[in-house]
Amino acid sequence: MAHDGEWKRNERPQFPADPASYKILDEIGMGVSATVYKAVCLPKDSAVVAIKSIDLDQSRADFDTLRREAKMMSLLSHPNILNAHCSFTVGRRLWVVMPFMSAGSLQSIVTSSFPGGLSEPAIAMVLRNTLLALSYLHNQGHLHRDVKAGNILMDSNGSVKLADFGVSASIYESHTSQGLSRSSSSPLMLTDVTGTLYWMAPEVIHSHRGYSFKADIWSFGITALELAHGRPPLSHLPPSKSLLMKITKRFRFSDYEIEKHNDNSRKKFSKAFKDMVASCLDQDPSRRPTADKLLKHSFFRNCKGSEFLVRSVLLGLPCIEERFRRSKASAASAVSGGGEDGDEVQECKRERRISGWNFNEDMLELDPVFPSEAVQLRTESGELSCGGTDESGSNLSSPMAAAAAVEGHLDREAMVGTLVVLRRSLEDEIQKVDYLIGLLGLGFGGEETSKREEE
Ligand SMILES: Nc1ncnc2c1ncn2[C@@H]1O[C@H](COP(=O)(O)OP(=O)(O)OP(=O)(O)O)[C@@H](O)[C@H]1O
Repeated sequence: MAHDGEWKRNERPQFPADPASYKILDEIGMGVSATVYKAVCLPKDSAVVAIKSIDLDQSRADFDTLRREAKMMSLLSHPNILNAHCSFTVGRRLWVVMPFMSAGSLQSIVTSSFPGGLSEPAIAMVLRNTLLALSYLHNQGHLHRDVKAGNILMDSNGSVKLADFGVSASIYESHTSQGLSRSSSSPLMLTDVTGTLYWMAPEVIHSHRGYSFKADIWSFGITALELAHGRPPLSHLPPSKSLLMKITKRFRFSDYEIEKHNDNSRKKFSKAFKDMVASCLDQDPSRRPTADKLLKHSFFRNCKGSEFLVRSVLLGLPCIEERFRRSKASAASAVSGGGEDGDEVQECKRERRISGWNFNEDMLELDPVFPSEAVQLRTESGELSCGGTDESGSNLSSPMAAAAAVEGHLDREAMVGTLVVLRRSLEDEIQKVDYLIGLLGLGFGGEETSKREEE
């Protein structure tokens, strides 16, 4: 087994970067490309640690990105941010050794013990701590890019930390010209699509336009709903459809309320909570508040101390090893179809849906769409559409809807007809934009125009 000496030197020195120094005790979590273990560090008096073992062949971030983020994170220091002790490679896996947060993630807590969601005072406490971490990160020029309950960890004393910086990025770094672009509203904007779909801001999905700190604020708003309802909005839909809804229907807090109403399980929330969430879920990133501003929101005014979280959330909670064993067992029975308890199977499917899907551009093209779903994409006139236009007025949804229909094996001839109509409407849009550019006297050179058309 090989380990990476150079990496070792750049990180906190007190924990050995050597797999032989650790004894694995139990499996406590599983993400898309990683398994998390409870372990002890033998030369450190068997101090308990968590080890996240990331499969480098499956990870959405490449090795260099992970290494860069680890270096970057080792420079950050905040009580609400979980820093790794050290990280090193073990064969084709990256081991990230971190403090053991004995209550695990909020996602695991909510799924196992609060399927209907946490109380508002508990949500406020968790979110306030998360905001403190985000405010620090943003002020240091970093985006987290994967804010969700699965990445908010809690310790037995009720302390809350934001973790998992596998896809975080520095807005000030200039190393990835590919992932950064300039725009008029902000000097540097990120353009690579990363994060987890249900929590992803619309502008991240439209990544060619660029996004910045406010993308974390959107995910923060989704996380608030996740803590309040036990799952993120739209997670009952297949990912492809959630994506379509988000970029075409301009998903708002009220949509979620309607969705819950239809479920006959509507939960009452305070005006302050609704207002706070709605401000985070503004489609226009510039209208979303900053983390600093959100901290001053009335929802966070009377936050209780961490003892409150211990009493109201952690008391009676099964240990993390036990919770993981149970969720694994119910996942296995759901897969084999042998589960006897229908609710448990549903719960397990839900869990897998939430934590088991990461968005990337390939997936957008390849995600299987079920025939019934594709049919729903048709309007009454028979054309493929999901509500039409995005902020810029261009019909971005339709090519995806078309792709979805192809996946759903709809009538190919009808599809070709639809695609021809679509093409024509795109040409119209280009003409309109060119006309406006001409009117405003902002003529581009030929090369520039064709580049824009291509985009
Ligand atoms: N430092 C830690 N201490 C205790 N438990 C942890 C720690 N890190 C992770 N876990 C547990 O392991 C689970 C899986 O974590 P992981 O970061 O791999 O996945 P995720 O964030 O849920 O999914 P994704 O792969 O999409 O990031 C978490 O939900 C949490 O319960």
